[in-house]
Amino acid sequence: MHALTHDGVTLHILDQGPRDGRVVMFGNSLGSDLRLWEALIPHLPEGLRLIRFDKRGHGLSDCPPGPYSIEDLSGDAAAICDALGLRDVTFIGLSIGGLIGQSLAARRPDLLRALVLMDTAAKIGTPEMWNERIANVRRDGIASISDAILARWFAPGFAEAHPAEFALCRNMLERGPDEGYAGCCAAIAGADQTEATRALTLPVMAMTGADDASTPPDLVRATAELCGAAFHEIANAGHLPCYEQPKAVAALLKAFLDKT
Ligand SMILES: O=C(O)CC1=CCC(=O)O1
Repeated sequence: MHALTHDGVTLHILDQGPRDGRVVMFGNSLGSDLRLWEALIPHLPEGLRLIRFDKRGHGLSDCPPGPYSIEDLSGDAAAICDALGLRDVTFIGLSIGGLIGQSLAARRPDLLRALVLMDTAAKIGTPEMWNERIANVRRDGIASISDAILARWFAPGFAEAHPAEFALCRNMLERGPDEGYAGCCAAIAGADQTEATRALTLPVMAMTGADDASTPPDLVRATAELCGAAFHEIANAGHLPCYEQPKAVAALLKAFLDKT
């Protein structure tokens, strides 16, 4: 386990694989931590250096008082790259992790070689929607809205077919600090990467679950078109295809890594 203190916030980092391997870094979604990628990792090509981290307010990382901005979060990711001496990074960002990736690519192009946008967009939802969610979480806690969140995370039938995996995801979501969740909701509310993403010149690939109700295929396709990225829809997956369809996601990633 590695830790880095940046901007007064201690971040939890997992650095796996050969030091001289191609660097692939993962950005997790709202309400999830670095364990989210566990199912995907065995399907990835060998020899990669895999960097995972818990964004502030999630997992084992510190939870400073919110609100956070997307620049705070991409600044944390950049600090990890600088501290570990990472360059030529392929960043794979899921949902808010994809907003972090877009912000990182725009602000620190020297760090990245390629970008994967997974179930994400240049702008997700509206400030009103996120402010309502923040108010609910601050008043009643994440567990008061977790049923609705989990319904968007998975394709219909997943919870019934995989009750144990579904229960673990509920635990991961509900056991995170309300403050960290609300802080990241504020970051999403304030993020509009449209112009920055239109200006990106690095190779980008986008994908989303066909049943994603949070960032539906049309929204993700529109973001892919901004930066000339190939777009893929993953069957039988909701908002977390890396968890629900890890083999299909790994196949797309392998083809992209081979090309870039
Ligand atoms: O909670 C959701 O609706 C899904 C989601 C939106 C942004 C993110 O990171 O997750």
